Amino acid sequence: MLRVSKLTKQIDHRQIIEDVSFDWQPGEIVGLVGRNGVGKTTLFRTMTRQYLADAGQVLIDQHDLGAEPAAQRQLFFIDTQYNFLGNYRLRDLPDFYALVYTQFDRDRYTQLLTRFKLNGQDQYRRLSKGMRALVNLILALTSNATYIILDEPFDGLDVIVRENIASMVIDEVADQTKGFLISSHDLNELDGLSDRVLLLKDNRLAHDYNLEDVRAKAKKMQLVFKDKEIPQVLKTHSKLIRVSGRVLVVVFPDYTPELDDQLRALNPVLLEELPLTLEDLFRANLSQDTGYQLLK
Ligand SMILES: Nc1ncnc2c1ncn2[C@@H]1O[C@H](COP(=O)(O)OP(=O)(O)OP(=O)(O)O)[C@@H](O)[C@H]1O
Repeated sequence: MLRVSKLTKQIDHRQIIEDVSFDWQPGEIVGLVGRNGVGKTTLFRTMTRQYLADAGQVLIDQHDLGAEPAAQRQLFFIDTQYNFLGNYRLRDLPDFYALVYTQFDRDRYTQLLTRFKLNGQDQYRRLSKGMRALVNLILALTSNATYIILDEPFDGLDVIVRENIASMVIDEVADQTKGFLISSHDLNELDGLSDRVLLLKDNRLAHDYNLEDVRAKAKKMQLVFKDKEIPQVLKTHSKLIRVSGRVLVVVFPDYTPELDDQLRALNPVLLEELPLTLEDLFRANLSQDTGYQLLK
């Protein structure tokens, strides 16, 4: 198990991440979401010791990465903003990675390059964005690290490359020997991929969602009432996602049978359940207020 414990990082006297703690197991695909600039990349850089933490630890099977750098072999991250890969040819990259990841699988690396029609002679910096994303993932998989961090791996990719990456990730976790931590600000990309989503907000880990539990409890509803006044039960128990005329689309984080009775007792003109997406949960949790004042 990888444990992030009370990790804290300031940059230029500004708190970027504060007291972040979570556990991550092989076999899990954990999503990390949060608005632009909230500190997702900073969290990854601090976890991998590119930035030194001001407080807190990262432990892999109880080995502190700060005290035992060799444990870092089990954690993989390519910083997409700052890395040394640009000037090198793809065929040369394993030489560098094998220095750290002594378990690096060179044969599989070559096979995967061939499978995705990537030319070992090409320089990394000459690759398209989608090709780079594929190479990053191939390096991650062939490093044979147990814990793999992917920072916005789908950003700007076409649907085919995206599907290739998603299906490789899913295949890789099937035997429970590897885990992924994937950041994204586009929640549609994580839908169907992650079992669990961490939400970063105001420098902190605001939620650790088990999506199965969340989906079992939350409901998204489309409602229309005769009266223009919004019923109090909605204001108290739901977050407004969208309004179009009299049609309200809301998310109830905890939809109980009692709530259902209360809503039906109001005789809505329309009460219909809609499929709940990760994006709905994200919006419901990140909007500063419920937005009901929009209707006034
Ligand atoms: N090296 C640095 N020097 C100064 N400020 C930094 C540095 N690294 C990060 N920051 C600041 O920390 C904050 C968090 O940045 P970070 O890149 O971690 O966010 P993010 O959640 O990954 O954003 P995005 O989704 O836009 O990639 C930002 O305000 C950023 O300007």
